Amino acid sequence: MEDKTQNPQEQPSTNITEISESWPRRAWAHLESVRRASPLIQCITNFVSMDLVANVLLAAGASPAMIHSIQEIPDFAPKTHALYVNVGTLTPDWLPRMKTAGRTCRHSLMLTDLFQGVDSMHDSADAVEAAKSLAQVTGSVVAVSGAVDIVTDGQRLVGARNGVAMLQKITATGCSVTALIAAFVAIDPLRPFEATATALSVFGLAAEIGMEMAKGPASLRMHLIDALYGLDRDIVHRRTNISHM
Ligand SMILES: Nc1ncnc2c1ncn2[C@@H]1O[C@H](COP(=O)(O)OP(=O)(O)O)[C@@H](O)[C@H]1O
Ligand SMILES: Cc1ncsc1CCOP(=O)(O)O
Ligand SMILES: [Mg+2]
Repeated sequence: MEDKTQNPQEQPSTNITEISESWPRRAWAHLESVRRASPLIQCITNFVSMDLVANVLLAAGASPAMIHSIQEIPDFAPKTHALYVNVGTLTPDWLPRMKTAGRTCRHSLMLTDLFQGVDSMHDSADAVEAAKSLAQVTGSVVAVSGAVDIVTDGQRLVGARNGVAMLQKITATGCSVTALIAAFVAIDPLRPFEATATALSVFGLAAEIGMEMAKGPASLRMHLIDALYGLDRDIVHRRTNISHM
């Protein structure tokens, strides 16, 4: 995730004047800000994930826009607070749309782009060194999801340990948590590393709570959305699990 934000005045009003150093407090501040500011997130995402991505963003308090028409993008992209690009069902005709959206954002609001791929069979820990190198070479924040989600800016490295294994049995959870990262970065654009870690943790925490009521993947999908919508400060403060690695 490359942070291209230059002008914080262009971001939605968030009222994050000071965020405590504690990860749980930071996670709650981010979620509360998303609910308050309702950032507009443009999603150019794969066909499989459109529904869940939009519903996860709505449940978190953000405003999703699944805009991918080449005719609409030049007018629409400058109005958004973050652009989320997902290459899960990429075909050549989608590339100009993604590039136009990225270019439009870069020249207007200096937004944040997020890119995400499809299911991996590897442990996220295997990717630590590659993630660090990628972050250093690109000057970006890189996240790798898994049982422990790792986040690095090339120097710092944290693990977000919330979540349940059943998430792997619901398609588009990786896509959805990445869109949630876009919403969190949109309301704290100067701290994409922190916003990425807290978004991963908040999503995982919603899954943990949803799992208490779920009977399998289909009901977890439903309860995850409900739990994300209903997360309160007490739960986020008590159960956010992010630590340095
Ligand atoms: N074994 C696991 N235990 C807990 N959470 C997990 C586990 N595997 C994946 N997750 C969570 O599921 C979500 C989707 O991640 P992942 O399945 O790695 O994405 P993708 O579907 O893109 O491969 C993330 O929030 C991640 O933390
Ligand atoms: C099944 C599938 N095939 C192409 S994109 C996609 C969705 C993958 O979503 P996620 O990586 O979030 O599980
Ligand atoms: Mg998946």
